[in-house]
Amino acid sequence: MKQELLLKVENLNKVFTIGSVFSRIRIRAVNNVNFEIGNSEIFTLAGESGSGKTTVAKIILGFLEPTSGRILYKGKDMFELQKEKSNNVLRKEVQAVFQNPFETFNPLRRVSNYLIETVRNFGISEKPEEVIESALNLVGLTWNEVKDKYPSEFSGGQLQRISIARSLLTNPTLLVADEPVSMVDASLRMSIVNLFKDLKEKRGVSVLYITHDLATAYYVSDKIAIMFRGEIVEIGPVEKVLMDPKHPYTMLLKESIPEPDPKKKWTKDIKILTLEEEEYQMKGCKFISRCQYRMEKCKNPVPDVEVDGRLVKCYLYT
Ligand SMILES: Nc1ncnc2c1ncn2[C@@H]1O[C@H](COP(=O)(O)OP(=O)(O)OP(=O)(O)O)[C@@H](O)[C@H]1O
Repeated sequence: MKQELLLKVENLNKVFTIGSVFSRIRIRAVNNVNFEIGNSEIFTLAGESGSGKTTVAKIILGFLEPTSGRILYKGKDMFELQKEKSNNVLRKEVQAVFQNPFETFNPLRRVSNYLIETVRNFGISEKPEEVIESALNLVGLTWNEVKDKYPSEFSGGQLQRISIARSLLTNPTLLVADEPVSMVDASLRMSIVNLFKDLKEKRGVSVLYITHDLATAYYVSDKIAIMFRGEIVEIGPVEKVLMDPKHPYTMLLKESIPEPDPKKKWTKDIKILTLEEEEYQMKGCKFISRCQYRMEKCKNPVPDVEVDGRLVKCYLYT
């Protein structure tokens, strides 16, 4: 059965200009990105730090404007919907789950205040405790366990569950979850991603799951896109892409799964930045300097090639 489309990202681009007046460089953090998310589907964006994943998420959530491109949500232009101040549809239906749940909640406010506030702000129910209880039950918690406590009284895993429960209060169709398990103990990561699976299966929720963690991505996703320096280098069903990777970067990523380090993101380490900048500036394949299969023609713009049920941006298959 053909799945109905929820989100369609078309030719998305975002260019950042960085550096001082005298040494300006342009980083195409999102470079002609295309993907689709169906209803009740978990779609993963994976790749090392600085590949543009968060920038894509920020654009979808309306926190950043794209340089060019279009996103259709249920067939309608998302940027037009975002501009309609009186239209609550996107604010209700597209919810974010962030990396660090401790940053989501003010340490001096009871967590329950956030939940009650969300119910009131969206006019969800006259009886907040009832809807909060059922949202908390979905993530394995109860109102009694949560109601009188401050953020510091929860573990990272529990707080991330509460943050997901909060996003469920508005009955969302799409959760945009940017590294939702990276601050959670490794032993509890599976319980968070299992939640996504449950929400997909029982409530038809779709998830854009952004991660470095290919193990949870494999377990939970239907489709996956591997990003490198702003581009999708391989995209397709998770089974095909991760079990039989075709792009040399996907192969490398599978062998050496990098751990995310939020502090590293804005590091001043010149070496990493130089390599990243150089790779971003490549006209052809951005992975060329690290690729064991590189050829002369890889210096030219690379086409997307269909190989065994997925798309690969690589001259090896032309
Ligand atoms: N506001 C900004 N101004 C300038 N450059 C930016 C900005 N945001 C991101 N970038 C640059 O864009 C590139 C992609 O960053 P992005 O955060 O989207 O990558 P990422 O794959 O999400 O990495 P991480 O896993 O560390 O979050 C990086 O080179 C980053 O330095």
